[in-house]
Amino acid sequence: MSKSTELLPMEFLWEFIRIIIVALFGVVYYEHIISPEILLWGVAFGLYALIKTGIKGLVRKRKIGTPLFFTVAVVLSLVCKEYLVGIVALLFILIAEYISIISVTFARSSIEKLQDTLPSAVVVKHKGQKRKVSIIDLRAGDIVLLKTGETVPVDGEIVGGGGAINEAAITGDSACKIKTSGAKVYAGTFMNAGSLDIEATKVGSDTIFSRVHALVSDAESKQLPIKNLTDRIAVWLGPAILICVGVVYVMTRDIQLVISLLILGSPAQLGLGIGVVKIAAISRALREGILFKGGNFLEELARVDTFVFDKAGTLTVGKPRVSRLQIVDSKFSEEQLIRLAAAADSGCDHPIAKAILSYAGERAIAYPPASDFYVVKGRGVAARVDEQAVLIGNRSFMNDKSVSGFLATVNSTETAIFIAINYKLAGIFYVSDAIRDGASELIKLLNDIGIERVIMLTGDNPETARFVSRQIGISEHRANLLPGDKVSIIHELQESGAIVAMVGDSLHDAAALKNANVGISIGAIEMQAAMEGAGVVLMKDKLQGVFKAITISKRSINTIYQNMIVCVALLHIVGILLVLMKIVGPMEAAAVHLLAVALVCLNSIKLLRMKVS
Ligand SMILES: Nc1ncnc2c1ncn2[C@@H]1O[C@H](COP(=O)(O)OP(=O)(O)OP(=O)(O)O)[C@@H](O)[C@H]1O
Ligand SMILES: [Zn+2]
Repeated sequence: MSKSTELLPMEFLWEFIRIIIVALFGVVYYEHIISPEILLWGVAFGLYALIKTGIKGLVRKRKIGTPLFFTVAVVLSLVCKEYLVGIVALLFILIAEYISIISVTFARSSIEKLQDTLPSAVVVKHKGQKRKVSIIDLRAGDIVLLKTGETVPVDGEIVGGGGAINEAAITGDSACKIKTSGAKVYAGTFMNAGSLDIEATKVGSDTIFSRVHALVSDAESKQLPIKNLTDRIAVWLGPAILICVGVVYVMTRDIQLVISLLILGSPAQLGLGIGVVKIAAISRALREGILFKGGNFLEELARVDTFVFDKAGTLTVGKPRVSRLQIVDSKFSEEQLIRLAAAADSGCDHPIAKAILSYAGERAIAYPPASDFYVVKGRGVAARVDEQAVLIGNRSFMNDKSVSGFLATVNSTETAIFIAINYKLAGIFYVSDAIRDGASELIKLLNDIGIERVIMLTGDNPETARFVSRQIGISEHRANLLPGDKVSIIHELQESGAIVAMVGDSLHDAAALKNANVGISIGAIEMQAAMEGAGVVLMKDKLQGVFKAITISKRSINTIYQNMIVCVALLHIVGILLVLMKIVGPMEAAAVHLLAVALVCLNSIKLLRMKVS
């Protein structure tokens, strides 16, 4: 695992040839066709690769890695004229290195398969004329023409035609979506049938597809904390083991023993397989439309014991609707209130503002422009409309503004949005938002796997919060929160020792997502802002992704532990004991090493095919 960097196809072939040549040298030496002096050339040729990576590790990471242990072992065998031992051990070691490189490359190739699908040239309509354009020359605003069987090259909007689109490349969901004029399409998705005219809105590196690609490359380069730990252990243990081996030599003068110990004793093998696990897991997750932005999140998510959910847009669909309007001040008609409310909320893109605007739209109520407009986050909006002061928002907002004419209690499972005209309460809009599919199933699953606490956080009022959390089966909730409060709650939980995952929509929960141990954002394909603050991004707009992400992370960490057990148990404990009992010599030690590497790699690669639902 010392060479974690990817090999080019040529280098691959070259390393393979190296193994064959070393093997041939071994065979002809065994058959007494060549002399030991000539065999040395073969050994040098094979050792070159090991020494190179060994020295690189020593210089760059200041660690005495496995390659150096092996190099010393092989050189010692030669010095003691154990030529056959030297070449066979070298051969096994090279094969083991090769297997581990192949595993990394194999795991990564399935990521690339998902990503390298963009066409190089596309047909563009320009002033009524069609011409073929290289994808590099595409600009926003270009009209791209697409036929059945082609991959969408840009993010854009359909302006003509229609078709069945497979978005698996981004969301992992291979069910076809029928899309027609006005719908959004994304680079990397595939058109199964139809023909489309797409107006490009984002091209090149700005598309979601390219940004996912960039984030994945970045994620691959971030090590798991557990790997940092094993590396740190290796730095100290390496020299210590070398000294022990030296002592064994001084005491026993048994060079065979020393060589075997060197082959099995390298502490760097503790980290064997972690790199493959990381890449296989990232790749497997990507196929489900789950983006781990680094190995650290993969590891951290497996340890999470407390889940915090945002309500609006996360546990609920995030598309609230006004269900009714209650008039409080009979001076106003329904139409007047809707008109004033829509005017005041017209400058706001909060989902509740949008709900009030579409309520007005459905009734074909036109509204005048507003002035002196301002938003109080998590509370409401204020504006002047037709020379009147209009306030729309929750109860705290009305209290802050000393609004009079308040009803004693407003008990409803729906969210009450108050409208005050000239600081006097005039009416109440009742707004409700459907609960997302799979919300209560998810909470049940979290309970089943022993997540200790699940908490719902919301800026909404306590009545609605209680109603929604009960419906979903969440026992704990906090209401009336401002965006900053969500961050403080996460900090409090962390201070009490919890490892917190926050699931949110990241539009207004960005700070909370960043501050949690793992921020999970949902629905990135619709809302690109969702890709920023979180550590785990669910491209698919579905809550099931949360559980899938946990499953992948737990499985990966278990695999890492299994790998460690194989390494420690097989190599360090059983192997070294057998060596000390003189049952196992250097050649067998190298074979045991090869076996361990093969087991670990197979075990890790298995993650590519794990079932997650
Ligand atoms: N533009 C607005 N128009 C009317 N009411 C608003 C507006 N903005 C906020 N509010 C009120 O403030 C409350 C809290 O808003 P906030 O944006 O913090 O939470 P939310 O996104 O609705 O819910 P959650 O915190 O669960 O995501 C809303 O429930 C609503 O009552
Ligand atoms: Zn929210």
